[in-house]
Amino acid sequence: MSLPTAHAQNVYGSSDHWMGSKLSAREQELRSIMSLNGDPSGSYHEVDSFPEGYNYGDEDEVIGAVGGVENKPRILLMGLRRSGKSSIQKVVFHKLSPNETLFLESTSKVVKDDINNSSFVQFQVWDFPGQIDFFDPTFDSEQIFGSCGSLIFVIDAQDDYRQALIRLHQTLTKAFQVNQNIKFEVFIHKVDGLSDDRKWEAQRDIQTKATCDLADAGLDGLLRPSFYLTSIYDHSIFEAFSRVVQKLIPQLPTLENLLNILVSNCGLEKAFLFDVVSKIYIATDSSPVDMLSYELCCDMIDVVIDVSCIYGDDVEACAYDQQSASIIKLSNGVILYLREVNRFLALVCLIREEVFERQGLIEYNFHCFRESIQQVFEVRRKTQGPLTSLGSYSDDN
Ligand SMILES: Nc1nc2c(ncn2[C@@H]2O[C@H](COP(=O)(O)OP(=O)(O)OP(=O)(O)O)[C@@H](O)[C@H]2O)c(=O)[nH]1
Repeated sequence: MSLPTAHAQNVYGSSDHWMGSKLSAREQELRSIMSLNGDPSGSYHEVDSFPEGYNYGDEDEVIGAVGGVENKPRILLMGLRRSGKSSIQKVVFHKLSPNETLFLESTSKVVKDDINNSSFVQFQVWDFPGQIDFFDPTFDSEQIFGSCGSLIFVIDAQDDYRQALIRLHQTLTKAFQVNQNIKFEVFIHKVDGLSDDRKWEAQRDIQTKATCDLADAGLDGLLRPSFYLTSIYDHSIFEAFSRVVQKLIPQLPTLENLLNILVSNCGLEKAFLFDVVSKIYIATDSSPVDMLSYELCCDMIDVVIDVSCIYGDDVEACAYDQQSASIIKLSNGVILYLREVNRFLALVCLIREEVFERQGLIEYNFHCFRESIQQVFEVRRKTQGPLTSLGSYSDDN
């Protein structure tokens, strides 16, 4: 699946040529990172080879050194019994088929899942039993909410959700008392069984009631949960989890800026930076995400990995490596383009066919992009030391 190798020399000219004329200071800064170590000629090694001196190193090097298990940022999954918490976790992170969740047993104690199986973003997902009692003396809220990054509250939209709303309010207020930095997320879940009208109605209703309850408690403006319509039977759960995880990535604005630059320089329709294992996108450019594009890109990752597993030369080798790249032409004149960024990340873009004729330019800019990503994490690692939570770094480094 690797792309043909080509030489970039003398094709692209100066790095100044990629940019539009009016650049903000921030863009200039990012673009100077993106230029190839200040080489204005744009000449560099083979397009399809890695930058000199580049290696994957160990996992910690790539993401900026992660602390021990207990130091990993926590995402809590809470909600009433049978709302779908364990199913979400198993489908997103353990590739369980949605139909198999029918056989999941009810969770009786907190299940801590360490998500670090070669995933770019490392964190823990804590799946709570539905019948949890905040007033139970054994429930240590300081310990549970204290170093939590995100709290996802799951509401079964197919059920009567009045009880869930009461529990949502209790959970949000309790967690907020302990930790005001938590990102609060509400998944209005199992919407696959609802018509479009009923989906929007459920969202409006739940959002209004939850916001009113918070206003009554004097917390409006202080505590602003985000609401998502989700289902394990389509890509909505991956999309929602992507947005939850993105909020915990301190480098997100930089990644988004780099993607914006890439999109504008190459004339791409859309670009996603994917965590290949989970198919969570950790960043995208600033144009709106439409579900169809996201689904196509997810499917493309599956196709590349599957083809690589089935037809790869070396059975021992990893299905996703430096050579992983793919171009798929769709019948509507759009091209899906996948390139490996590092061993956890892939860039997946949608490009119009006529734009793809300038493939050399795209290759060149992609190389700049890949180098910039490495530099972003390198800088973070050097300046801020080991990561103790996705949003903060330990002071003693
Ligand atoms: N239709 C539909 N059913 C779902 C969805 N997600 C989960 N379910 C079903 O909901 C039921 C309960 O799912 P669980 O994941 O066990 O729920 P839970 O919240 O972990 O339950 P407890 O462990 O008892 O707290 C299962 O039968 C799942 O198949 C969804 O998106 N759509």
